[in-house]
Amino acid sequence: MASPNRLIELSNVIAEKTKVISDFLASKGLEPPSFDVDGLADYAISPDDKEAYEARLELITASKELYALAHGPKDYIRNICWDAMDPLSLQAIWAFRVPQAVPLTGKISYEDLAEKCHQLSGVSVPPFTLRRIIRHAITNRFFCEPELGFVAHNRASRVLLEEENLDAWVGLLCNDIWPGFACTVEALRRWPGSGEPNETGINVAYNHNVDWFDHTSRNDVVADRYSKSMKAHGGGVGFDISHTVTGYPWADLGKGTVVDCGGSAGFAAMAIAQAHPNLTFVVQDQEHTITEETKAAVPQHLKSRVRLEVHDLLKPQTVVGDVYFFRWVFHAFSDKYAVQVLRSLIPVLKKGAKVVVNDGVIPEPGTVPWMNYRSIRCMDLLCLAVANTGERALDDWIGLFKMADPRFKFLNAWQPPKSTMWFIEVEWQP
Ligand SMILES: C[S@@+](CC[C@H](N)C(=O)[O-])C[C@H]1O[C@@H](n2cnc3c(N)ncnc32)[C@H](O)[C@@H]1O
Repeated sequence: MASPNRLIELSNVIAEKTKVISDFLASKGLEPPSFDVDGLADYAISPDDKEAYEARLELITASKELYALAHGPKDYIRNICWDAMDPLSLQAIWAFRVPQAVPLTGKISYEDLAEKCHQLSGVSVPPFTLRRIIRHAITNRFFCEPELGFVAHNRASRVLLEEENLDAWVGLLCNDIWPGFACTVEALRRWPGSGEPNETGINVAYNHNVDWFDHTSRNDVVADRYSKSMKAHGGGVGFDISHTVTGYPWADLGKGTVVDCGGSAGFAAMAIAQAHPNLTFVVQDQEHTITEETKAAVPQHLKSRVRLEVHDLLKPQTVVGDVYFFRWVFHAFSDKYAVQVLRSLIPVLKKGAKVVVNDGVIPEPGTVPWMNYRSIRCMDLLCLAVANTGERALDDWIGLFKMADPRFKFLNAWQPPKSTMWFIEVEWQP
């Protein structure tokens, strides 16, 4: 139970952690981030700056709790339901290209903005409606109204203008997937306990029976948005590809062959190949991902060691490798299909071949900072809504391999320093 002094405790934590962060930034001659249009969009604090980095996570945890407690439970419930409007105004400003329509310097009237949005998005939104949407977005700190009736950028809306991958992330979540979130409970009612990828909120929302990857591949624009969104999500500190490169003893494989299963356009394989000149990679993904264009994008100096090919992970594997690497792939498969993916490897597995998973592991509640725990819980629900899958705790991962075949022997699992994702290493011991 919260102590009566919890408000004071939290405000003390907040004061203390804010000071740690401010002192750190001041010592480096840096400004804190700001929503001013020319402010910093991000903290210049890396996980290497341990004290300041942890202080920031603790500040976020404490301020979220303080925010909730300052409401009190009743008001908090009333307000959290109002949060359902957040993706609505965000989807609208994204869809009507408002960040692109507002000038980067100066301001624009709602009337002129409506006209500009019409030109850019093809959608005619009356100035009155656009004003309602933007004034809601302003409550979420997107844009500002420096003079009544005029809109200007702030730092957050400017990010949407300038950062293509984050703009795609907003579009994917608020436009493409959001209808699926709203229909997930209906999907759970319709198909209780289903692990099928085509019995989800997305299927209810879009009224079709294909899985998420078919759904995205049918529309080049959505497929492109999905791929950019993966980069935006992977752009978070803990998801940096450097953790994948340095977090596993790749050098121990000598002149080995790594099959990067579901490796997208090969950016992880290329990053590892760059650091380990003895390794060869075969990147496998679906037809719409492995195109002539993505193949041509492999830099000349890596072409002899990084080959991209179309392969359906649910079909028998054909490449004999030393390591079958799955980075951030299994949460697209419910246990039923994840087991099928693993069993599909068996025909080509030589004794001692490894399966290496680089993915999320749900931590025990209370063992990681709130922001990190929340992020994996959000991803878990996203997976439920789009694919009837989810994130896995360590026991779930170990159980998955056992379920696939007892000859998959669990070796080790670890979370490299500063990485959000874990490595799980399994060996084929027939
Ligand atoms: C979340 S992405 C991860 C991509 C990449 N490994 C990374 O680290 O960012 C999952 C990938 O699995 C691929 N995928 C899903 N189902 C597949 C299947 N049946 N066969 C091959 N690839 C598949 C998707 O196309 C996508 O590129």
